[in-house]
Amino acid sequence: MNFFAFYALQNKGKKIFIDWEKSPHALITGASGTGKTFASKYLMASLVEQNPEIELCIIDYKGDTDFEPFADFQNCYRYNEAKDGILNFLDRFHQRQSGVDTTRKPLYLFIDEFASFLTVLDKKEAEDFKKKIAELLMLGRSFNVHIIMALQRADSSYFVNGARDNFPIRLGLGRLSDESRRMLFPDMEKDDYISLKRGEGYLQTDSSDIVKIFVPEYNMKLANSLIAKGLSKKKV
Ligand SMILES: Nc1ncnc2c1ncn2[C@@H]1O[C@H](COP(=O)(O)OP(=O)(O)OP(=O)(O)O)[C@@H](O)[C@H]1O
Repeated sequence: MNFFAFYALQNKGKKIFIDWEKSPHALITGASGTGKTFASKYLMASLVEQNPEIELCIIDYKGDTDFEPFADFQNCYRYNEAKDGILNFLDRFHQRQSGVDTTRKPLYLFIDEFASFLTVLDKKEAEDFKKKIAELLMLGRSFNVHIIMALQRADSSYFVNGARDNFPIRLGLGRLSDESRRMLFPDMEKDDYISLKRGEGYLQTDSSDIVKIFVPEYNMKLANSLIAKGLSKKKV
């Protein structure tokens, strides 16, 4: 389960691999325009390229143009479909947990800007969805169920019961505010932080050292076709 993810900014662009069995979930943060969507699509496409078995599910509450090419796919949930998307994915997880589904092909749930999804829910419903995400974060690993989440700010209020700490993979892109740096990398000294450009970021997986990485420019058409393959079925 060791898959290539990004390139190191130093060490001549050395390839950085992620072991998704050890580190099952990823949090990608950065201010607007720092390249979260670009990095997330790169990550999803390269995962499918390296393991065609992977099944993706995309929750795009904002309905960004970046995910428009996938609007016809069953596993892509946009705007007001977002709730159903999370519920359906959770159901897939429960089927594995209860033994109804004994398969273990990798399932990846990508949620773009979970915060904006939460803002449209009333308080009770928002808490309920936070709990559902916490369940996936805490129990997904043994069932080969993963979450990749993109968020402008990794605020703990978007999560319940410290669930944010269940993202062993943390990527902070571009120029991070002091607050974001502390939220993502609590052990990093302020003096060790230098601000990076769009498409560049600090990556930490599990408790390993923090490395500076970059997301290369890539062929979006090819990436979209790989992501489409991961989404598997078109709507009928
Ligand atoms: N590594 C990169 N190489 C080249 N272009 C990039 C890279 N990262 C981002 N871009 C470009 O920068 C722009 C902003 O990127 P993106 O939409 O991914 O940012 P974002 O952080 O998701 O922004 P928002 O929070 O506003 O949605 C896009 O036009 C994207 O194509």
